[in-house]
Amino acid sequence: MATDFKSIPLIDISALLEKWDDPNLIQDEAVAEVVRQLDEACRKAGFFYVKGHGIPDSLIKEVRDIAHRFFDLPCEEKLKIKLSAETGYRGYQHLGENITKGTPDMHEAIDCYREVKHGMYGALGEALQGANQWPSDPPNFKSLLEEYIYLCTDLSRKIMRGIALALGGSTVEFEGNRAGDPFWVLRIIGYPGVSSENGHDMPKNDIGCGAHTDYGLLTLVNQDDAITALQVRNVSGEWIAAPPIPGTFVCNIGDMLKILTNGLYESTLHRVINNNPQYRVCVAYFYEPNYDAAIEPLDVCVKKTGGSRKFEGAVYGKHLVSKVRTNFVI
Ligand SMILES: N=C(N)NCCCC[C@H](N)C(=O)O
Ligand SMILES: O=C(O)CCC(=O)C(=O)O
Ligand SMILES: [Fe+2]
Repeated sequence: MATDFKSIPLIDISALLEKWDDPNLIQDEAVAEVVRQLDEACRKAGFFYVKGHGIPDSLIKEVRDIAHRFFDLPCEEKLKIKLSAETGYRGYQHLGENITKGTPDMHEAIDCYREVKHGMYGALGEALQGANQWPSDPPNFKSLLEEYIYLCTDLSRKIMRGIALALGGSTVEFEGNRAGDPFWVLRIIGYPGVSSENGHDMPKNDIGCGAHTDYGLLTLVNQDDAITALQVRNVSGEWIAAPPIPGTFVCNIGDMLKILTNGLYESTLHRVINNNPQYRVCVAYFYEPNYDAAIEPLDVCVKKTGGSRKFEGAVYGKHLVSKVRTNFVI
């Protein structure tokens, strides 16, 4: 259950990463401490920062820099990779095109998903079928982002092992049919800053991204330094800032983990408001279940939460497609 947390905990996960594949993982004291902190953060906030994650700071920064360079390009250039239903909802969306609860978001973005080959998931896979659309400018965009996706996938798998232990499950609870072939999503997002024309500030509080929960298992947020814009809602309805902490990712749990844990962990509402003069970039990586995974509360979590199932099962791909279709009314 989310609480009235006032700040977001920071967890050093290096001990977990050192031993993640050790069969006696949980017997290691340092690992057990990481697992305890993950459990507390997921129960109380559904959000945490991670440090000691092993992804080089230089790469994390390069990814944001290249995103800035893309968003700086003229509109015609960016529209060469325009997202539509025909591209499997992959590609560039201009400002105001993504919709959250009926209101256009003040962001532009490139959306990428794990590739879906023709016929791969039958009718279930049709909406997202296709390959990603990468910009040809900047020229190394695709190779840099593919390297980044590879490292984020690897890191997320290891964090999910820690979360599996936190739930009292087996280390491979989120592998195999559940998330052994994760349907990852990458959103490269740009939020314009507040501009001042004629010395007067434009109206503030334009919503960069309206309040929402994420859809899958675990999100890794790589946000620009020195701009605070991401806000997380606590149980009392207060919006708690998640300021950038250099060298960390902001992590949060998604809707599928809420179902799997029978509500022990919640996918917490969050939103983005960029009230700063600078343009802000965020590269959000989403680690999700297998596209065709049937997600249901884990037995171990049902036992921990009073013995009855609180949620209907969901097929992840169906959940995703219903979200994507309402995000883009095109
Ligand atoms: N893949 C993820 N989680 N994307 C999050 C986007 C959130 C905003 C979207 N318009 C919505 O209403 O969900
Ligand atoms: O820009 C951010 O910090 C977070 C973006 C986000 O919540 C999302 O894309 O799901
Ligand atoms: Fe989000």
